[in-house]
Amino acid sequence: MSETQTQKSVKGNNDTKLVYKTNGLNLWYGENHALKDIQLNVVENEVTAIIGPSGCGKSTYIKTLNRMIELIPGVKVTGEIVYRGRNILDKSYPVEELRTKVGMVFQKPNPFPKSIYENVVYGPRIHGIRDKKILDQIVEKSLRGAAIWDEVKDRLNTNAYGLSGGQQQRLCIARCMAIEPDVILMDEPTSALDPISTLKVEELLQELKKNFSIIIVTHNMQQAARISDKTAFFLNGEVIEFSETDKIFSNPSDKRTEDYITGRFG
Ligand SMILES: Nc1ncnc2c1ncn2[C@@H]1O[C@H](COP(=O)(O)OP(=O)(O)OP(=O)(O)O)[C@@H](O)[C@H]1O
Repeated sequence: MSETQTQKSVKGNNDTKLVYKTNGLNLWYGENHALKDIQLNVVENEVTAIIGPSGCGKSTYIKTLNRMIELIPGVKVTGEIVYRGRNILDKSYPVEELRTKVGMVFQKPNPFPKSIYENVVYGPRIHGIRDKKILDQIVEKSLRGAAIWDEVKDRLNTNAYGLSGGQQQRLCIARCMAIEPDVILMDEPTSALDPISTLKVEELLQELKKNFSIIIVTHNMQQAARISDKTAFFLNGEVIEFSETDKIFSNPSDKRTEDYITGRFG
């Protein structure tokens, strides 16, 4: 391989490793300037944690990454969010395509009032998969991937509402995985769960990141420290510090980060 080709392929690899590149992102809810000049890169197969006190813009930021934010009236957004090389804020970017690549898991488990099986096949069916054998395979693979298969394999046709909160959340993760997304966004996915279920979801994230890139909003700093590769500390709509998680928690560069992680405010 020539030197130029080598350089090209190395550059190509670097580019493909970058999932999101947020450039100068600003967002207003009416007059409220909720996100201020955000710069943030998300690398594939990593867990990126977003931490910060209540109202600092964590959920708002994560909702820009799948353009859920545009469902809220009166929102104005400027800047760029480049996902796999394309600016998703460009109106010509098809939002339906984005949603097949970027799944989301919410704070409260939100299964559909249907059977466990139907919850998982919901997305694949929308994408036109009808073959029962293939759907069965997707169900098993997704439930195994979400570490809940053994608990539910004998009751796939029972209502998802009969599961515990922690099981429902893992089912929602399975439902998200069934569409084989590239990225999973999680907005405080364990805040409604007991400690054992939380631990299960945290362990699961370490498995999931082998195949997906994960961006997680959490109020729980110990959780961010345990599970993430990179951490962004948000305050009043700004990214104060974004770095390797170990660095943020052991040797932060900014006094405000240090004050927050040591519990002096928030
Ligand atoms: N739908 C909305 N309409 C108007 N303002 C909003 C809306 N959602 C959030 N905001 C405002 O935007 C700012 C950031 O809110 P956001 O929910 O992103 O913060 P957060 O860091 O996720 O907070 P929390 O940790 O409490 O969930 C806050 O000032 C909030 O009041």
